[in-house]
Amino acid sequence: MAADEGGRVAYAELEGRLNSQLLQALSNHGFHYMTPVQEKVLRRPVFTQDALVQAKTGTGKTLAFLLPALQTLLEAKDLDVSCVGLLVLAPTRELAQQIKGECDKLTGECSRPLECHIAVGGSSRHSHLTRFLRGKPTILVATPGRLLDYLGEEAARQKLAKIRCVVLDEADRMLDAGFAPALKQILEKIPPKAQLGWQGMCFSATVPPEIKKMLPMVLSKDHVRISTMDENEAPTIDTVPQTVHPVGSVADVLPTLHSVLSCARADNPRLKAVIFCPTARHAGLLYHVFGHTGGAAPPKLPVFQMQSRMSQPQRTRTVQEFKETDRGLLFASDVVGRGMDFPDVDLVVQVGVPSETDQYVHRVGRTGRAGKSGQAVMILAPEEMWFVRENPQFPIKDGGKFTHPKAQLYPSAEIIQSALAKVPQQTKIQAYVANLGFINSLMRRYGLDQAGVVALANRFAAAFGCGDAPPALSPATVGKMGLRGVPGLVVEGKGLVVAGNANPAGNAGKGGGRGARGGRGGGSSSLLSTSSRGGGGRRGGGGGKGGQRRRQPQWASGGSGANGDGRF
Ligand SMILES: Nc1ncnc2c1ncn2[C@@H]1O[C@H](COP(=O)(O)OP(=O)(O)OP(=O)(O)O)[C@@H](O)[C@H]1O
Repeated sequence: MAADEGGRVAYAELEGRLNSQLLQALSNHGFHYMTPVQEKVLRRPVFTQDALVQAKTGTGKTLAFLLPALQTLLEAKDLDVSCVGLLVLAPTRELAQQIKGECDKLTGECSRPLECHIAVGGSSRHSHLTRFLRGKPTILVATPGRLLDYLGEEAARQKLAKIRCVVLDEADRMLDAGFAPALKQILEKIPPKAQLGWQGMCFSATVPPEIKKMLPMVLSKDHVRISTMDENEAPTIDTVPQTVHPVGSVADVLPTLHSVLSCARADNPRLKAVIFCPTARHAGLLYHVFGHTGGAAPPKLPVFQMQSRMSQPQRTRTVQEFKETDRGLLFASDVVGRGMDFPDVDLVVQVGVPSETDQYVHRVGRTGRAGKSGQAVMILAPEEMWFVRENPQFPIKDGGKFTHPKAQLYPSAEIIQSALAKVPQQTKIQAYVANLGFINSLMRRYGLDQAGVVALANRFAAAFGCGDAPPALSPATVGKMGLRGVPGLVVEGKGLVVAGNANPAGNAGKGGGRGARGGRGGGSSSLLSTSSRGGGGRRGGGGGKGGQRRRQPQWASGGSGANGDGRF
């Protein structure tokens, strides 16, 4: 049996079993040996059985589901190429694009033309749908929202009437509460499994127990479970050492990030790193900040951002650029936290905690792919250290305060301060609001009460350089977050909410005059207008700033309002 020195079995071993055109395509693209998950999937006696497959990040799961599915299509005697035979569902547009790219590589040279179409949000519905309806979409890769939208049309439903195989990539995500309702509706609009006998396949690096009860939506009772991992093995990739650097306070997060990136850049001039942030706005802020620091240390590293608030053309362009670049810093939200295959990422940094435990695994998995090495670092404020304590299954080494022989070369605190001063105020305010929402949504995990949430978000606002007071929020935003009357917030038209007085209208007005009512004053920055206000936080004038100063705002202090903080 042909194997490489790592014991990996050659694809040539599948001659006679796997379609020869697929074998040729694999060879043409340099895939000569199977990864363990590919071997486990492809050396089964039958390719057509339902399967739940778990394998670590970056180990080749995409080919592991595409190959058996394409084999089914290529070998079928009665295939109607004008109808969808294979449907792949993925959680993000970029991942769907990437899967289509892999699929095209495999089918590009097949004598039987297999068109792969894509149905994702952010693109022109009309032109894609028209192409889909008029074309021969034997394969469809889709995100659930756009597919559901297509399926509102009878003609589109007809196109899916002969389905043979349904794959959920990032299956645990596709079956979680966010996507399951759309998935359920999709499955109601295609012929039932019982009628057509289509094959179901679910793939992910993480398979939390909760998804078990959702699996019957796509898998038959007698599905096989394939895993390349031992039950007690850490779910993260072995070639990636993981370290946490706890910082002394929220104010130290950005300087430490600067220090970490600058030292990594000093050690490796071709550093390629992904920096994950809790929210899209937070990623946007850090992109701006590091754009003003020379991409960490000079000489410059190119900086990129990737988050859901960008337009789709910008997102698509950035993915392409970051795939192609051999160095640079990508400030990202979880929109690229799963599945994305950026080649040769050396370092993943997580600033703060992920919104879900398993997301940690996927973020770390953006490095150390395809057998390469990598490094993963977390930078956590004291209030965020619960993540490490609560997750001993992750081999995260406590790296203590970040130290490095070259660290003293970079006066990171001053560099960050000066960079923050150049960032538009609106960007900082947006990051603050998003961060408040993020912490609020994880209030229990943080061990905070509402006042504690606000106090912590306010400390972040100070660290983001929001100005002399927390930015003012609209009453609607406060209401949506369920934070009405919570001390420490500044509410437009009402001013600073203080403990024991949930509605202190005019409070900030004493200092801020007209500005307090208009949300402009009191030293507070306002989100009243969507237009950029530049240094909005300071527009309240001397009265506003002075008013807040005299009050000695709670928000930037140690957080006496944060009842839960004592736990950390
Ligand atoms: N047999 C193979 N030989 C060499 N490289 C491979 C092989 N199979 C896949 N790869 C490469 O490995 C990388 C990771 O593959 P892929 O994106 O499918 O991983 P994954 O397991 O789906 O990761 P994730 O869990 O992050 O989604 C890709 O660059 C892919 O081209």
